[in-house]
Amino acid sequence: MSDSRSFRGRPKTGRQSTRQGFVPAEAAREAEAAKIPGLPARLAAAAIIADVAQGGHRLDECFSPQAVPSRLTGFDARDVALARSIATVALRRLGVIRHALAALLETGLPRQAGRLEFTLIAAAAQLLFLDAADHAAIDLAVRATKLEPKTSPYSGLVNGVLRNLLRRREEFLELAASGDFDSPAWLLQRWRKHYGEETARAIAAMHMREPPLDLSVKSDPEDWAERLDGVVLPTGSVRLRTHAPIAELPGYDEGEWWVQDAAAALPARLLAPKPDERILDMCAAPGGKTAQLALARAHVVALDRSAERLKILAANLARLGLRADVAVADATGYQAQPFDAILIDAPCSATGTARRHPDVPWTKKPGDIDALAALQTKMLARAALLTKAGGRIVYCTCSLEPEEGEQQIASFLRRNPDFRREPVKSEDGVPAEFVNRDGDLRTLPCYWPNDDARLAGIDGFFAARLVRQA
Ligand SMILES: C[S@@+](CC[C@H](N)C(=O)[O-])C[C@H]1O[C@@H](n2cnc3c(N)ncnc32)[C@H](O)[C@@H]1O
Repeated sequence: MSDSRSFRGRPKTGRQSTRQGFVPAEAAREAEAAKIPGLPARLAAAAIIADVAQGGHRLDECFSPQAVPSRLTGFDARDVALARSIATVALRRLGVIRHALAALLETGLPRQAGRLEFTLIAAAAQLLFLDAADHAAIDLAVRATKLEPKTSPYSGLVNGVLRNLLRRREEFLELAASGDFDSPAWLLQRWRKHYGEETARAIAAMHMREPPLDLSVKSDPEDWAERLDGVVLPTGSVRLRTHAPIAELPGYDEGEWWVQDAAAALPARLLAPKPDERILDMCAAPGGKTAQLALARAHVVALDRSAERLKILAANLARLGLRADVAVADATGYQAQPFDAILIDAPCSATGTARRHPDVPWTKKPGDIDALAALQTKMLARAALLTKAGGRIVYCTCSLEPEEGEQQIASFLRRNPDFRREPVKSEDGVPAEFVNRDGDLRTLPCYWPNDDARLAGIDGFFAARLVRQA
């Protein structure tokens, strides 16, 4: 482990003396932490949980090489993986972990205790849900607490709380199994209202599970399923039983497949792209759906507001040997000759992807849904202007919230009498259970139950197909 490892972003609390002279206290703490195996990964995990739960950052963003602040500078792959697994499970089970800690901290968390809460959360995640050795989880949490001037007075408290957690582990695991704590109440309430009590509970239960890895393959799904130890799903995606590093799997370097949840693969299929059609992919990056359209040999304009994300799209298409024209622009003001077809994979609350992104329930706020729905309305309005007579639009979101799906389309059809809905049919290759009463696609994470937990579930998606009068 190198001394350059960092757990930056902490308050600077002055300078302290070393034999070499004066160095910032933070650097001295980093050097101290780096000497203790396993400690930097735990410190990083706690800092990242705070970045997400307190700072509103996305979890993926925290693990990207461009993360600011970077919590992982100088880490080897093993420590990155450890930090990721602690942070991921801590966020997936944040509700029950906080409940357990509240039960153990009779008078609550001390005020002015800096990141103490997140050190406790990271340690509790290990003790309750990971295979880490109990003594290491507790000992390293205590050491982490001692490193920081703000938290060091509480090292005894941390030790005591975590030992009590261990004693009452079975009780807390039973609570965890009930699934009553791990979704924020406002989201659970919404899902109850829209899908009923039983389905809302089933959705919340799926969010506690690690999702399977789904691939879209260029050709021959049966062959790839066999080679990669997977199964071919009824919709043609390949679902893997393993969670090996993606870039090490056969076919990755050759660009034979890309990672895409089975539900995310359906909207482009509903658009039914044909060779040489001009198609606008309105919110294209990082390019999963663009790849599907390009594979069908359509002329695709891949539009996105984010130049950074379009670079990722370009790299993905290059690996797959596919091409599209890339445009950086705000879709709501985009101007071009009308297209044969438009795919709008609109920015949304992403509550349908909480299995893959356990940060989503804790970073989204009720007001976000209205703000995103307003943006989606503008995108639909712009797409209507950019669609040829007789052309089609597929609008989709990975949200469970009707404001971003069903209600959005109902109001679009009221405002645009020259468009009609083209219902999803069995010929589209979509299972009947995924089609709602209006003929739109609606998947929920609890669909596709499977006795083998590694093969169960699907992201929550909505998609509607709209056709403009000829
Ligand atoms: C759900 S993601 C798209 C995922 C992508 N279609 C895929 O399958 O890989 C939404 C995208 O919309 C982009 N976006 C957000 N607001 C936008 C706007 N006003 N104009 C264009 N793109 C926008 C985001 O940068 C993001 O890449």
